[in-house]
Amino acid sequence: MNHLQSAVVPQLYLLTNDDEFERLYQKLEAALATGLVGLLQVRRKKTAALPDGTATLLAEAKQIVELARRYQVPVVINDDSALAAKLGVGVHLGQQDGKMVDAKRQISPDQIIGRTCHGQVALVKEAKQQGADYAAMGAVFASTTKPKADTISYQQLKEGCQQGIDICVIGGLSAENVGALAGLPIKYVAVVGDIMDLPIAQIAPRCQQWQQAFAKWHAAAGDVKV
Ligand SMILES: Cc1ncc(COP(=O)(O)OP(=O)(O)O)c(N)n1
Ligand SMILES: Cc1nc(C(=O)O)sc1CCOP(=O)(O)O
Ligand SMILES: [Mg+2]
Repeated sequence: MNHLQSAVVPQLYLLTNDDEFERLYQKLEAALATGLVGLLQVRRKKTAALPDGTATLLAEAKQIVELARRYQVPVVINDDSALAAKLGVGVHLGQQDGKMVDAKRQISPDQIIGRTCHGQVALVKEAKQQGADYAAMGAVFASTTKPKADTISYQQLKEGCQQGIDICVIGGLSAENVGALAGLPIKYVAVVGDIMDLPIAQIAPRCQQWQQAFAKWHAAAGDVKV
């Protein structure tokens, strides 16, 4: 592109953590009620791994989808296209989570499909070609939620942002460190720990702090050539 970006301000993309469900629900309600969450992902790795994981995850996800609908926030299910199709919502697929073509067949065309691309621009290009709505790049910083995730470089991210597909960043992001990406044309900033690992009373104020961090994006946009 090689021109100055000015219009793109990211949306907050909140992912669930593995909290006990009742507590998680209260945290999600606190976050969604702020009106500052643009997209919500159901990522319940511990629930999914239970012996009755499929049924429990379905019951949890149903409640989360209903809650999010009340706040008109779109939902994405991690890993599981069949569950997403059953609930009429979107899906996020890692490289090991099945083919995009199969997900595209299952998921309603008005729902979001995201694809993990790590730091690999070739995977970003592939995600675009296969019809993903966004390509997720990360980990941007070391993540306590996913300590084994490799970190990517700023250059990889910058190149990813030039591929003509919405970019989502993920991994180790906080309302304080996200400023390092300010000005890049990023569609979604995905967050787990920096919000979800806080006590319930701190969730809404933390969402506000994220909003303040995003408000600086415009000012920084003139500094970044992509
Ligand atoms: C928005 C977003 N980006 C990346 C991931 C990671 O997906 P994946 O690589 O499949 O790893 P798990 O989340 O399944 O552990 C994601 N879930 N969401
Ligand atoms: C689920 C996930 N995927 C990652 C990747 O790099 O693909 S990093 C990550 C965890 C994100 O949690 P936190 O915001 O707490 O770091
Ligand atoms: Mg996955």
